[in-house]
Amino acid sequence: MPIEKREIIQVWDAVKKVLKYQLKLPLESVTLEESDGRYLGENVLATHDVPPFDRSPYDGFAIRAEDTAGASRDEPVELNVIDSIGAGHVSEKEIKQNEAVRIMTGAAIPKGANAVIMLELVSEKENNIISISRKVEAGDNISVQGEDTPEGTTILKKGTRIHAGVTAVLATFGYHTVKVFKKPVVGILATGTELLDVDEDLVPGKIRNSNAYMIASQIKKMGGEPQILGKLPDDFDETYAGILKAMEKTDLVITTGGVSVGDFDHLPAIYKKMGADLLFNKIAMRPGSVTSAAVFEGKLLFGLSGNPSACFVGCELFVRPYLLGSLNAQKVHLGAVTSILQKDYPKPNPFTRFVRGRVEWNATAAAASPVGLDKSGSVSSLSEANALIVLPGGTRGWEKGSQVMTLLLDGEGSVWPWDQALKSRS
Ligand SMILES: Nc1nc2c(c(=O)[nH]1)N[C@H]1C(S)=C(S)[C@@H](COP(=O)(O)OP(=O)(O)OC[C@H]3O[C@@H](n4cnc5c(N)ncnc54)[C@H](O)[C@@H]3O)O[C@H]1N2
Ligand code: MOO
Repeated sequence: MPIEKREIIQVWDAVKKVLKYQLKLPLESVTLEESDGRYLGENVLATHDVPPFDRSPYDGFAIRAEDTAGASRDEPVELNVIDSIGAGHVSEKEIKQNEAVRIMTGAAIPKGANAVIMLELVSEKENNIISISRKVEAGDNISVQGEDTPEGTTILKKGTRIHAGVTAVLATFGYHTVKVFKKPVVGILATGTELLDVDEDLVPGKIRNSNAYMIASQIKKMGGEPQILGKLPDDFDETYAGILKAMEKTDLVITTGGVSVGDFDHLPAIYKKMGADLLFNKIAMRPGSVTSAAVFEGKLLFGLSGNPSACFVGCELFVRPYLLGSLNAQKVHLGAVTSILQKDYPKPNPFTRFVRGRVEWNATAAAASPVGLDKSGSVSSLSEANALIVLPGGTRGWEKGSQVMTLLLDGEGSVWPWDQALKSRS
């Protein structure tokens, strides 16, 4: 059969096509303990001031600053301690001239006081008398009500990913349950007659299905709920039926394998038979040039390469922004840092390459080194990589010492100006 010519598109153009679509995800309530890694479904308001009352940030004495106006080492002032309070208590006494209240960190400032002096700076005498030998200014050492967050502030935006710091804020304001977007359910189908389950013994010609587990892990990190739906042999009808069934019960289906031009690469013809709208099936990138996407009844269907590294990259570059965009996340792409390439990369580069690599930080710069076997069928490099080194296309290779963009697989980085970075050098 003659091979149909595919229209090749640039990476950023493919990303833009994906970004036009978003899942409409319902909201659900989860407890604070269950909310880690979820995405907020609505803005969160500060329900009160924080701190909710003026409080002491130190163990010390609450005083009237004006009583220390003339204090010096030679002429200390003496104050009468009328009460002692710890955090959680409120003094019923009001401080008058030349009086003080012993106060612990976190306790409410008593009436009449306008400053706190730390314990270490005070000498304590008998009969509840303290001596202060320095001038204290009004307002010293007082954490003022609302200085951290005033009531009514939008403290967290819809789409915020919940992590330890966000949890601290939610707990502070009494949100013991929180509204989050329901996790998008992502069906994963591995195609290929050569595939064995992970627990099966190797037999000649066969390999284990590693892609499904890899994708499931990637999806979890992107806020989705993966469902490994098994594997399909290279049979048109079985694959066609398998995909339709998977699309019915999930928000998004990802297949791996069968998207190239081989005799058993049925995916392109299956899209056609389904009547799905093809978004792309050839991208100017390596690995992952065969990465495909189509829309079927309003849902996206990603056809990732069977080659593990190509599959991994396709998932990070195109599935990630779709899922995270649907979750209203503020950052939908991998974060980027500029790094210095540590080795020559001599291969000619007709297409932009996303090379598995490691970024290490030294005192002044990030250093990027390719890792492992640089073939799209290789799997070992994936376990070592913490970044994808971006080598824009149209070159004969890249020299050690070149400044390159690297996409971080862990950690935030900055938002990469994708289009500029790619266009300027390709
Ligand atoms: N004549 C051409 N041949 C190929 C082209 C081309 O343009 N012309 N493109 C090559 C490129 S680039 C890639 S990438 C691959 C893509 O192939 P497919 O995505 O159709 O994937 P398969 O052929 O089904 O498998 C490729 C490779 O990956 C292994 N595989 C498949 N599924 C899994 C899995 N779940 N876990 C682990 N490994 C898997 C499979 O056994 C193959 O070795 O096509 C090139 N060929
Ligand atoms: O384009 Mo294929 O995905 O890597 O080698």
